[in-house]
Amino acid sequence: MSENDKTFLGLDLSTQQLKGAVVDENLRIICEETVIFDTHLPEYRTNGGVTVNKSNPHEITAPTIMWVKALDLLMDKLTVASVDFSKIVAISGTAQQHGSVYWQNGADKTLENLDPSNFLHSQLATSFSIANSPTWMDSTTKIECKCLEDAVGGPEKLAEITGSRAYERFTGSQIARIVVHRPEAYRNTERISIVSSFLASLFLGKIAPIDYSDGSGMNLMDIKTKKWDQRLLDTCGPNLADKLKDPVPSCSCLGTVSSYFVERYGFNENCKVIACSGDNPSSLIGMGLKKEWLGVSLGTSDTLFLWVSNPKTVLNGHILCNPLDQHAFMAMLVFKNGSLTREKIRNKYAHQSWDEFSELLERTPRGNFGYIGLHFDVEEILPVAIGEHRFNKEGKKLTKFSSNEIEIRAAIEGQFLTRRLFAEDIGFQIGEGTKILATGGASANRAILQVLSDVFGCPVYTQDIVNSAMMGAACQAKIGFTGNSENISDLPPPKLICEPYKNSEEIYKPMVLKMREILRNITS
Ligand SMILES: O=C(CO)[C@@H](O)[C@H](O)CF
Repeated sequence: MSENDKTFLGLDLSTQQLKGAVVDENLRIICEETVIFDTHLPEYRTNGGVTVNKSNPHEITAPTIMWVKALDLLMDKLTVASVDFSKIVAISGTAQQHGSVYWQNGADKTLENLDPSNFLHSQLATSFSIANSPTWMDSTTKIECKCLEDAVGGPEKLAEITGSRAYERFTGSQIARIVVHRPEAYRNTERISIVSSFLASLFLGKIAPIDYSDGSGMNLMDIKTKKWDQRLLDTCGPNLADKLKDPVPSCSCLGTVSSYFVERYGFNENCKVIACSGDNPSSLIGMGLKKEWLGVSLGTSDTLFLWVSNPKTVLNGHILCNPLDQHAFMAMLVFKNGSLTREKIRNKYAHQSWDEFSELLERTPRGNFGYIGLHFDVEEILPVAIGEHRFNKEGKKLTKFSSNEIEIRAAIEGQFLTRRLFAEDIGFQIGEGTKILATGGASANRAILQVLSDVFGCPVYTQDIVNSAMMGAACQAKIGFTGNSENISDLPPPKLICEPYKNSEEIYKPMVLKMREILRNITS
């Protein structure tokens, strides 16, 4: 195969969709296809790719087999797009973090012996001991979180060991809840994957190990030794180490693609499967994030992250193993109410039109006459709060604002003011040299990026890639294939989109202080 023939396949199994992209040696996208769960797989009746339990809205899951069927559909779409699978030399992927998949006893054998004349979903229909995978949006595990923190001496100690205090969406507390509520299913569970290693398993033809970076999002792994902490495993459930197996370095080669994909789609039998990772670590890779940059992913969740070498213990936010450098880390802040909230605001106050939304947003003055809106449609992570909250300049609670444009700006400024507040609290240096590299669906909206730039007081750049997580997955494939993490210099350089208006700091610095007061009231 000549040099310019080699291609790589990157996949992104996110909350709302499964995306796949074939890229060339220079990471240029040759073909890209998407399966949107709500639209293309309506039989699962998800909303935003998830199912909210009506009797307990804190319980938010996704049908595991839906993700399998989405891969069947995606491979068919790539086939129809005439992708030459024989030229793909490595595959990797990225996925929503923290979600968990429970493989029924015998599933590994089933994966190894798949019939290439049949769909994956028809052969794996009975391979999951828990049919509906807990997702990162779930917040049902307050009790289990307390047990994890108590097991090691409190939230600070847990954060020092695993990079985070206990979080309800993290995999450890989710496993612990299943052990208590579904003991029989847990006993029948041969292996437990997180969503990224589940995705790798489908291509590998056996259950794949968890990588260090996404494994850092489980409240189970010591981020310095890269080993499971036995006290935490024992707190969650019996024989958990056997069900997880050992974690592996991010971007490591797990083996070659299964015969199922060779015979069904014509993959080269030497095509490598590279460890998959979480969407945020992959975004850090796909953005080519440099050390003085702040990455802001405006997706289903809004996530802020940056490369750190000597992290401090943080109680609000996370420290993950760095996906590119085993001696480095990445700091991360996650906010659940991201794009789904922005879409709700657009639908309610801009007649479901982004153009009207942007026009109304640009029509209102920065600072919005002091009005602030907070929309926690699902229980927020930072702060821990739920519901809609509106305030006037004096901090007085209101039930609604006087116009659609004020509603829109209040909601968007409210989102970015909370993000800046928590970023400053964990030591993100917001100042002269700070530059923001924005990604995710909402980074295509210039009006939203201008508010981000004004609130943070720094310039905002984007790359020509809207989906940095998926590009990161393609980079993982290339890095794993070549064994060289320097090998992604071809990524498109950041492009300056907007800079803050001159008096932004005068407007927003006091509003951050006011937001601090508001959050104290709401959370008290
Ligand atoms: O919970 C998160 C990270 O901690 C989210 O960014 C999910 O990964 C989104 F899928």
